[in-house]
Amino acid sequence: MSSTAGFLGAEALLRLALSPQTVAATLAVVLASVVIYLLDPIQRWRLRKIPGPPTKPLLGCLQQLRSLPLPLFLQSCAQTYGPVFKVAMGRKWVVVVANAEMQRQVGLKLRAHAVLDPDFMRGRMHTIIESNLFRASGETWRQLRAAWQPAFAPASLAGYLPLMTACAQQLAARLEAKAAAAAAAAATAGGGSGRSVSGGSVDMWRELGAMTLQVVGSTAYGVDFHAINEEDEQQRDGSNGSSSSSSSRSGGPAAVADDGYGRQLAAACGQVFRYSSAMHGSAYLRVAMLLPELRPLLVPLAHTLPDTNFTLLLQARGRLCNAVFQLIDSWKQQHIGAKGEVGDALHRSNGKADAAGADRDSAAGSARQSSSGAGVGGGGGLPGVAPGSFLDLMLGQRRQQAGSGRGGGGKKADAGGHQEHQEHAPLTDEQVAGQVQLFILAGYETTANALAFAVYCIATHPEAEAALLREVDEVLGGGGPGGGGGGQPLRLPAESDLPRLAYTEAVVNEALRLFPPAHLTSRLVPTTAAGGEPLTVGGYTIPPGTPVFLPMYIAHRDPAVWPRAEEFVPERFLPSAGPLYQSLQPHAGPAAAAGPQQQQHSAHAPFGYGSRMCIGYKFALQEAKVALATLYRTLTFRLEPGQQPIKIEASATMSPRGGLRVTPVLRRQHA
Ligand code: HEM
Repeated sequence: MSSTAGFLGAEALLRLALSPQTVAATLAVVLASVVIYLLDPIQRWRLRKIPGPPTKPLLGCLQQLRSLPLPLFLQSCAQTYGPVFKVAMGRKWVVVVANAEMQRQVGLKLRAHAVLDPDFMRGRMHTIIESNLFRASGETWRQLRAAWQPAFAPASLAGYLPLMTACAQQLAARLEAKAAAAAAAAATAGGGSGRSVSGGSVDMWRELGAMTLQVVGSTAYGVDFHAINEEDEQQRDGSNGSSSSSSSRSGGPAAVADDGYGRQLAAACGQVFRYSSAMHGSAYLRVAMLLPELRPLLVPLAHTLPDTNFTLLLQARGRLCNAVFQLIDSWKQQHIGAKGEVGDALHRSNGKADAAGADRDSAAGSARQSSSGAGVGGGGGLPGVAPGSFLDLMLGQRRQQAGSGRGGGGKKADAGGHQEHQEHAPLTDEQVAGQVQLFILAGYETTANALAFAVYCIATHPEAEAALLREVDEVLGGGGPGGGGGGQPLRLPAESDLPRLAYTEAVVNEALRLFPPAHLTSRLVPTTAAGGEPLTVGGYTIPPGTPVFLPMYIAHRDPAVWPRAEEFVPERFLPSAGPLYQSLQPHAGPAAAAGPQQQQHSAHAPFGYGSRMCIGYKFALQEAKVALATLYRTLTFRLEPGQQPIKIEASATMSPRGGLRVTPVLRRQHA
């Protein structure tokens, strides 16, 4: 009886559900939802008072970005809509603050980055990515920032110098060989009688990228990446870099290297960079950019039915992940012993993240097993972690914290230069792995782009080139044909030379002004749940939860701040030019109240602002200076036809579009 009644009830319900009225109502609701979804009226309403360019449903401003790189698009918007405007990146609304002083204020006030590109990994790899310094906020950020500090202490920076110099010298030697071979070929053909000899053309951006990857990769992991020669072999025979290198070893932290191992890591890094980008990456990444709400569906789908590019990304990430855990294990065995007291404390500190990463990716999960039993030097070919490398410093600091049975005793992160003492919990293995990978991610392309733009600026400004060569010759000697240095033998830059390379540093700073590789940084107005309140800037109110872009590219070219804003004038950064040169740290007071030089100084922000300022800026400046001085000791670079004016492209970083083709010209042979 009751089942008959139930059946009749279900039938009536079904009839009602299929009635034309219900179907029409459902369709109307679905249609309204789609329209609401596409037009995003709530966010539009919240930002209604802020001006901005026209947008398309779903695409936002992405169509305009097909014809104009992001920095130039934002610059043109600033000219039309003023210093504060809104743009839609797909379905994500962002407020852009384009004025230098306003940028500085927002950069100092807000302390979390707006992360617009959620990662696609799962399990342990996801834990690793999400635990990096750039993505962190609040107390976790303070803990991580404190853990990074020792890597940029003066002693650590001095320790990296031999590796930086060796890598730059390796690149210089490679380019010299190319120039010499081309000159010999030209002489054979009867045309090589000039004073300086030029070589075949090279993509200097790629060459510098190989060098910076070798520097940051080797420093981060503590094994030699051999990226410079990796690049060579890839170009020569299209291999994945499995053949051995004939080059000299780099010095410094990476001296205990294993050739094949580092080579594979360099290749994996290259693949991660390539396949994480919207342009070369998986189709799933592109769909997620347009429809971020679908991400919870797309992530499992991508892992279940990966396309080729996603498979390659997973494999490369897995290799890097395996490597870092192998190296951590290797380090523990070297310094602690598998069952030592401190070792136990470290394992305990890892418990939390292990639980968080219970659903592990198999590639990463197998890392422990494959590395178990790898002793110092790794048993089956696994190299040990080089002393003084980033990984070594992080693990050493963690060991001290765990050994003292407390949360460590780092100074509070450099938020506003405070020096208060703060205790932090030791990092987990996953957190250490996250920082090591970020070190490469943050330091490789940025510095390569900075150097490529510097080479372009030097090649297009003969007076600046002459001043640079004069300084390099004076400081590094070399009295051969065409060289200065009072007849001193040519040598590589040492630590004591760095303060004397003032013009070289000014060249780097001016190139960073005109072409900041990090063309913008971001902040998130904290949500109300996180205790946030609306941000007021330039007379506009920006609601909690809104991402804010701070495009340094625009501030760096503001004619109201910079005399001859579009010109390359390194002299403005010389010590004799006043306080501009003193430090890259932002100063405390409002810049507008200071003189024009102070205003310029605060407007020069290639490394960002305040407590979230780039933690690696001293590393980057040292590397760039050493690289330029070492390369220009023996070489100059002529632009190939069609390279001027330079075209830029921008995603996470800004780079020369299509690379930078130059011809290396030998100034002289090595002494
Ligand atoms: C020319 C080279 C570089 C440029 C132009 C650059 C630029 C930047 C910028 C603009 C930021 C964001 C700052 C902010 O939001 O206020 C940043 C953050 C960061 N950079 Fe760099 N960077 C460079 C090299 C490096 C290097 C070599 C490393 C490490 C070895 C590094 C590590 C980081 C890290 C970890 C962060 C996040 C800091 C935090 O959120 O607390 N960067 N960088």
